[in-house]
Amino acid sequence: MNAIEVNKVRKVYNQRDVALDGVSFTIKEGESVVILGHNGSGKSTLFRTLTGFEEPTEGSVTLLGREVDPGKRRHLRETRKKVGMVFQAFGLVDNVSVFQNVLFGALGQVKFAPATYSLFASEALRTRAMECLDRVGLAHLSERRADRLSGGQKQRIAIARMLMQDPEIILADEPIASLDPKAGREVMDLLADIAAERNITLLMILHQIPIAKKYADRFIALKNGEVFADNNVSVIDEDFETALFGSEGPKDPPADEKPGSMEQEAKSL
Ligand SMILES: Nc1ncnc2c1ncn2[C@@H]1O[C@H](COP(=O)(O)OP(=O)(O)OP(=O)(O)O)[C@@H](O)[C@H]1O
Repeated sequence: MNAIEVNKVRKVYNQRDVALDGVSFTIKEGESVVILGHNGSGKSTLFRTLTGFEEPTEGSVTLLGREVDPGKRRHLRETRKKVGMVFQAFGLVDNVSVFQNVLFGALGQVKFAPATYSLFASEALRTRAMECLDRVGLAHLSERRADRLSGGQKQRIAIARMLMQDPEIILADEPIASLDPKAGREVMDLLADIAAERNITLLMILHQIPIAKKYADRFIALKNGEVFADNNVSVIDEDFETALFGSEGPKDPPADEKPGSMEQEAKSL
């Protein structure tokens, strides 16, 4: 089955800025795919379109067999429950414990108001939160405040939180851009292992070509809002990199310089 179907998606901002121009691809269940592209090529817009934070001007997106339609909020919520998101800036709630942050991952599945949620979470959810923490190797930090962690630990906690959703798809938007190389490798190993052991479809935006080649089977390269290439990562060589990025190579902008970050929008859900 296809986990993700993107069909001739065009996205035009302000009736003149074309961010995506006829993008089509399908991703099979369990595939591991990286999106590459220079700054402004449309990667973030594509991610926001996949999750219904942005409505395509033309074309359609289907996740797990359901069409993503921002107009149908309940339908969209159901689809999003199965889509785990990982962000460059982690998206944790700083002033509460690691354990509470992980519990928040199941918010979409319970009926309590958020303010009282962690007090009244069921024993089953609490047990699951500890299992998710254990899976990322950080159960011993469960009581620590989230802002007293290293970047790598924060990202692993964000992954534990996402596991509470029992996701079928993971969308990772530059998951290691804020991390040092060692922490970055640990996070990538964790994401790849979790995706493989649970047959989760993994779609990542990455800027580092060697990391993309190591952790993805396939890449989709965007250039000026169009699919420039869609192939096995083994075909990426220096000539290809120059054709895609120009001679200066990929650049990685600070998160706060990006328009309409998906993380900000996800927080407002
Ligand atoms: N909310 C918005 N309003 C207007 N234009 C936008 C908006 N979001 C993105 N754009 C424009 O759409 C194009 C694609 O932007 P997008 O952020 O999707 O690219 P990107 O590949 O993610 O870039 P980066 O690598 O810098 O994050 C750019 O020209 C950008 O300026």
